[in-house]
Amino acid sequence: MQQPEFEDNSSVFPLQRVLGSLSAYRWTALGAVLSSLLLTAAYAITPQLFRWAIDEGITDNDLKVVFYSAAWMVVAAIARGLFNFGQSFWAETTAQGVVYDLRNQIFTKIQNLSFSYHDQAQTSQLLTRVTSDIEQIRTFLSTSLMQVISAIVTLFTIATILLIMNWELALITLTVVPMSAFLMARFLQKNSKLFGQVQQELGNLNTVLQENLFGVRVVKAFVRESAETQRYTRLNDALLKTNMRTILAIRNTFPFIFLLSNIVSVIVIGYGGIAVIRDKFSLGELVAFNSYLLLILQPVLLIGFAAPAIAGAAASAQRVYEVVDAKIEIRDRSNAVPFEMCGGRITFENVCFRYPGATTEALKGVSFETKPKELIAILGMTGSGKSTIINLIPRFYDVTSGAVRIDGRDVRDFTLASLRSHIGIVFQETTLFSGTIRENITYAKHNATMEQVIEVAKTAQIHDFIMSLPDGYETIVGERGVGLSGGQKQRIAIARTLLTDYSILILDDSTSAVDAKTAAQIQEELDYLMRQKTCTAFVIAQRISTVKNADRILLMDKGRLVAQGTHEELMRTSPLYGAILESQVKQTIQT
Ligand SMILES: Nc1ncnc2c1ncn2[C@@H]1O[C@H](COP(=O)(O)OP(=O)(O)OP(=O)(O)O)[C@@H](O)[C@H]1O
Repeated sequence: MQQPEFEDNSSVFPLQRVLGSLSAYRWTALGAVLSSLLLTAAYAITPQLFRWAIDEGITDNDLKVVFYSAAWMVVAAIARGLFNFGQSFWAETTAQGVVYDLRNQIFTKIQNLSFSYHDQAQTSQLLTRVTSDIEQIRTFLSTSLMQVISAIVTLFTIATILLIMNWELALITLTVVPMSAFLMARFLQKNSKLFGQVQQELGNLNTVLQENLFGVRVVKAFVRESAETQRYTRLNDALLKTNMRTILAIRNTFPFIFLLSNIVSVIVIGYGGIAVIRDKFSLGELVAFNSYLLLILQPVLLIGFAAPAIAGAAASAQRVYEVVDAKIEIRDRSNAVPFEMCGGRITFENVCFRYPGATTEALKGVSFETKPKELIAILGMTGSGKSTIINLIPRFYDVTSGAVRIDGRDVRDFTLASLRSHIGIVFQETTLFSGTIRENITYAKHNATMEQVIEVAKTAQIHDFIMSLPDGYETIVGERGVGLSGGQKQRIAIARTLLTDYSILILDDSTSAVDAKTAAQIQEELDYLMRQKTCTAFVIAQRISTVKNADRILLMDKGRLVAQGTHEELMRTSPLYGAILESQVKQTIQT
């Protein structure tokens, strides 16, 4: 039975999930909130010190009170500095912790997502999510969230003090709060989509950038520099426009809030001034009240400034959790067993397969069975389904119907890790990682000895070339193996696979970039190795020599297995085989 899929939480308010992840950092988060409370207290006490200095010091000509209040003001200022530091330090520590976990979580998820997800997801969109979106979440936690918390605490503290000091004036002052809050809520409601759009367009821009970085040679070869620049500029324009729309939305809202606060300030000075003249209010109280007025506007403004960042973070969190919650199509069944021994009987039982999102089937009712130690070549025109066949053995995709079995057992019954670690596969496209050649060869077997590395490099016909490099096996290759020819990269990839503990070997057109003579040498070595070590080997090859050597050839045509047999058998029975071979002979003569 298939394990239940991940619970789809994407509908849950994404920021709520971000807040939920704070529980792992509760102590640092508590430190930040406590610092924020103390900071508010240090702010709230300062106007009272002013009132004391004016009413009991200056008015009563008491220098001692003036001196003491000044001294306490210095203490309050130092305390504000300390608590401010504490608040930002703890908030940043918490935020860094949360995004550290999130980054790891999303990376692990990307590692575990099936091929079908990666077929459809754009690499640059994923990159934007791991970098820019996560950064938005960090800013939300370290800055915006703290701004909102300290704003709320300040608002309640100051409102209480104002109400105690003069409730009438306090009520006038406090009207600014709901009015500003209304403006802010309207702003957020209207513009939340806009912030998501900014991130989406940033991702689009990164797509073009990434394609151009990877494909720089193609761009230059086809003299498409200016066309690519135009494409990038068009997307850059779109991003600029959306960014300007966000800025405009912010600018449209904030002047109203500032206007409101100025009006209230004027009312306080007017109303309070009259009260002082009529002796209903002391001068110190008016000064303190006015200072509090500035303090009470601060929270509203803080929430205002935090609002766009919160809207942006909500959109970012949504995008990040979309990846975290993405369905893993291919995973272990609950009762999966480890794959231990390979007898060599691989069976395709009426296999049909359709790629996710595709309209036609890539494989249609394919059935065959291999014998132990058999070398199987798969041949067919381009797009006939050769790679698809071998993709189903390590479960890069699962069959749409039918079954793939190893020694009679459905591949879906095995744990993925054990199944894949027994299958050595060399892909059509070679990917090397940044690091030394030795590190690349030992990618899946770090503890391999240098003798083992040299042995596989010799089999892959790359040892002599490596030794001719000044740093030998310690030569550093670029992130995509730049600096090596296509054939050299392919041979390093073959060595990398040969070093693993495979028992089924799959070579997907993996000597296509190697010259015919070297390919024949590799093939000779591999034939020997396959018959010794592997239980079954599959080779997708265009070269006649490889095909001739195979024990059996599977001939594919438009997703169907149309013929199978040895070279001689197929020469006799299959016109398609003859035609493919003929075209290859022509190709070989031409090259
Ligand atoms: N990831 C994918 N998503 C959708 N369709 C795919 C995908 N990969 C391959 N296909 C389609 O499935 C069919 C078989 O593709 P496959 O890669 O197996 O052919 P192939 O015989 O290995 O071709 P080639 O010799 O060119 O490598 C093709 O029509 C192809 O367009």
